[in-house]
Amino acid sequence: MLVIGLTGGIATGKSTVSAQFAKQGIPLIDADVLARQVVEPGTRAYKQIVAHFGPDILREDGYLDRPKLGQVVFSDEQKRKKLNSIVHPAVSRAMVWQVLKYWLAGHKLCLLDIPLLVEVGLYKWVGKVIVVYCSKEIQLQRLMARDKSTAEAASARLAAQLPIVDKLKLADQVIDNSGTVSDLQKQVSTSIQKLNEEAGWFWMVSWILPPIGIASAAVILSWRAFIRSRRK
Ligand SMILES: CC(C)(COP(=O)(O)OP(=O)(O)OC[C@H]1O[C@@H](n2cnc3c(N)ncnc32)[C@H](O)[C@@H]1O)[C@@H](O)C(=O)NCCC(=O)NCCS
Ligand SMILES: Nc1ncnc2c1ncn2[C@@H]1O[C@H](COP(=O)(O)OP(=O)(O)OP(=O)(O)O)[C@@H](O)[C@H]1O
Repeated sequence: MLVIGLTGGIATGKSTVSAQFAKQGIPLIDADVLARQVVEPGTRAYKQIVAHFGPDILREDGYLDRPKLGQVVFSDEQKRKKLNSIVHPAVSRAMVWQVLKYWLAGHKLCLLDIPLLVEVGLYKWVGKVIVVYCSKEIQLQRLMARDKSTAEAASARLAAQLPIVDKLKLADQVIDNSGTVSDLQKQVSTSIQKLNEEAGWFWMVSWILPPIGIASAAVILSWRAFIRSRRK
């Protein structure tokens, strides 16, 4: 199975792109969705967050007050690091299980929508990296419009992520989302076609003979690491 990491900056259009992949029947694993599931009341991560940040960040129904917690962590790097250290391992574990499930089901492609793919180093574990890009000005406008947030709050979220130019350096495919949604859809169709061609027929051999799958994944990931080290 070809595992594809989809990333970009906040509000550059990852969800809009991943929705189109899902529409084409390509299994999608969304890190933002998993990051919500792993902090539901009763989970280990939930208990750790409440123990660290206090009950003030809870709503009356016991769920996390996400906007409130967002205000806390996007204005304080140490607190954000603490939250990340609680949530990210739980998200990574959930992701591995989902990838395994899709692989067992015999899928050819699988898309991981991970906003922090580069920041947390998960790009090293995928077969292709797609970066959804738009200019910083458009990104801020779309973020403020979607979240109904102020320029200050939107900029704080933007500042919590690596500049998009650093992510572009690691991209196998770049999707430019500076235009209309219909421009975006055309690029996504081309991208899916290319990925299907690149996955070819070998994924089937890897699926039928798992040792070959594991060996070829190890070779491909090592080769990609080698190429990245040569580019530095
Ligand atoms: C701080 C929280 C509670 C705010 O929740 P809220 O519902 O307002 O935002 P949501 O989770 O939908 O995230 C929206 C976008 O913010 C950006 N973002 C979220 N968390 C982070 C982070 N820790 N660092 C940088 N950017 C982040 C991503 O681009 C994401 O797509 C939440 O984002 C969170 O728990 N973050 C830590 C976990 C995380 O890193 N999630 C991102 C994917 S693993
Ligand atoms: N080409 C476009 N033209 C106009 N609006 C767009 C376009 N693409 C996406 N949007 C809008 O911009 C906002 C951000 O897009 P989207 O939610 O897909 O970004 P995202 O990268 O998934 O964000 P996040 O990092 O928060 O998960 C949404 O309101 C979406 O409808």
